[in-house]
Amino acid sequence: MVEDISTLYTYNFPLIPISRISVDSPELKDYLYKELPVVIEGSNLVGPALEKWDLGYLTENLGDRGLYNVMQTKGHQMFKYFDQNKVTQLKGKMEFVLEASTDEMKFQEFVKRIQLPQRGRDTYSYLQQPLNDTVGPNIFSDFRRFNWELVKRWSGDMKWGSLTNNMLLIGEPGNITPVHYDEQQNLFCQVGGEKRCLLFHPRHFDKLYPYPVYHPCDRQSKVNLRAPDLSLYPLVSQLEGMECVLSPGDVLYIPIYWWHQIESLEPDLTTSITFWFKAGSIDTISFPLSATHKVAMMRNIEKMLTEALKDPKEINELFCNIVEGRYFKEEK
Ligand SMILES: O=C(O)CCC(=O)C(=O)O
Ligand SMILES: [Fe+2]
Repeated sequence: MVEDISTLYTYNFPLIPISRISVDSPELKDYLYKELPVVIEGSNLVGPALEKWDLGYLTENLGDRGLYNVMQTKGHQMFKYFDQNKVTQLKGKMEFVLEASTDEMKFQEFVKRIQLPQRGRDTYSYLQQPLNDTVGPNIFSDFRRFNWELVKRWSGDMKWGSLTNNMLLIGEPGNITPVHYDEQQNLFCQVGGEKRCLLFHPRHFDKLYPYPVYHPCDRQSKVNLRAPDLSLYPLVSQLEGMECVLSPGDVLYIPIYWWHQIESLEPDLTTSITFWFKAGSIDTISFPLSATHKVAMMRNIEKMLTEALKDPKEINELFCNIVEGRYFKEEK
């Protein structure tokens, strides 16, 4: 347990606590329905993993099977995601620096790397791999005993789309997944160690300066929340967020399009499992549009122009021509 919240990193913007409620609470539906984050206690959603999935058991059962995606960084522990397909598409058209790399390796190779003492090395690793059919009989049997009834009830009641995958995340203490949003609903289950999660409502889109949709770091913020460059990103100073610390057994609902930064706390390795669901179909749209709908709409406009123009330079120019000297935040 994090005994003393004051030992956590202090940010320059306010963070209010995310509510914690019991799995049996009648309020739970309201949070899910209104797409508001909440920590669900006592669900036992991934019970068998909580009981057994320590590093020894996972190595025994995964060690020599299949290949695992492992993100790596050098000299820092910020694991900013990038889309390899977009890197390939943009080759020759645009230069960018990627701060992390991804390697495929056997599980036991990953374990070897993280078992080297952190002091004395400057490379850090973060395993991020969708669970698939290479996992072997024991993990498969644990997986089948997850609380699928509960998952189906919640996702059915909320009319979410299909479950896309369950990602297994194993991180070193100190690792940070920098602030970004996903286009899916997420039931994020903490299995081992503790994670601090910062969340921001989708209306903070402009204050978090996401990369363009064509960029490999689409959906990620350009801002380092721990060292924001306020001359480039002045609106960061107006951010207001929410936070929680997850311990084993907690499930955080991360609503679709909500920004999140996830930090693996000292001193233990962290293990989490995600349940990602596609967005449900929309029966009725109410006006004015919600921040979530506006983000979806902005993405579609960007995608359309990206498909038509292809070249980042042309896309930038066209967007600037639409806006510059014409549209202002405040009416002029
Ligand atoms: O746990 C992490 O480090 C990142 C998880 C995340 O971003 C997600 O589940 O959407
Ligand atoms: Fe995420």
